Amino acid sequence: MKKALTIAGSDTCGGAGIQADLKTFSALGVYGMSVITAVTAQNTQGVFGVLDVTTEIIEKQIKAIFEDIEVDAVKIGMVSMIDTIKTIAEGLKTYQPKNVVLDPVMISKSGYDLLNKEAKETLINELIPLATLITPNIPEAEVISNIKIKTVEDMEQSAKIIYDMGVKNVLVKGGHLELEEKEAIDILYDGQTFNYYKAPIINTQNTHGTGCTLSSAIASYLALEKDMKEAVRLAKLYITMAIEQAFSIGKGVGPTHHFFDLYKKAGLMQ
Ligand SMILES: Nc1ncnc2c1ncn2[C@@H]1O[C@H](COP(=O)(O)OP(=O)(O)O)[C@@H](O)[C@H]1O
Ligand SMILES: Cc1ncc(COP(=O)(O)O)c(N)n1
Repeated sequence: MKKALTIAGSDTCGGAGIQADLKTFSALGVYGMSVITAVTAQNTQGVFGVLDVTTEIIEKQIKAIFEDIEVDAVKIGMVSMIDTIKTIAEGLKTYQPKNVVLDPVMISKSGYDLLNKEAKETLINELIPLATLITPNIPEAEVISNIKIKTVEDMEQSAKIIYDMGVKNVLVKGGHLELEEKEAIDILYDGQTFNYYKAPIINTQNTHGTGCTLSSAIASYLALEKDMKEAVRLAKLYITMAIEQAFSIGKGVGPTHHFFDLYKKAGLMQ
């Protein structure tokens, strides 16, 4: 069985973070493991507190996994602090996992800063060069590439700037872009060509954890030895179905749905 590791924050309400990642790994037939960087208190309405896990324990979690188990893909989500990022970067340099999908989580859908403002530079300088793929949404791509993004051409320009920071592939996610065509378009750049992944915009408020789910689906398919373009294509189908099936829990932004049988029927699983 292929094995994937998520290095991310815990989301109490189970829609995003570690919980979304493990649900995705399981739904796609990959064995999931976790290194927890921070514990958040959050629900569908907001984030009410964050406890950062000490770097000592993060380092020990990483060591515990890699010294014992072969890891086929790593997904990195919420990393919170400068020292957290440095510890993860050291771990990646030591153990050199094959596939590293970096979701540069910055601000939650509810508007909470999940990455300390002063840690942005460290994320850019220390983690981007170690990643196989980075998956920024539009606001994250704007911060990293330092340009405004209003059109698909701007997304392409941003992807090129981020690629030049040393990452092997860039996927700029268009969920936050208002296009006339009413399409959710994501753009993959591998340094040579652009690939476009399109899906109809689904009219729902339940998009808690969409970015977490997409990046861990890509990590799952890379673990299953798909190439990057195919992994992104399959993961895009997965997130689109997971949003279509998303449901309301609580009073705010509900989670996506990881529905095993549905993916099996659609041939998205091994
Ligand atoms: N309403 C929607 N309908 C269909 N796809 C969506 C919708 N919102 C987001 N997506 C897709 O979900 C994935 C996550 O994107 P996005 O919401 O931009 O990321 P994040 O959760 O990091 O903000 C992308 O593939 C995006 O195109
Ligand atoms: C622990 C954790 N990690 C990531 C997100 C981002 O998810 P979203 O952008 O859907 O709020 C989150 N809310 N919580």
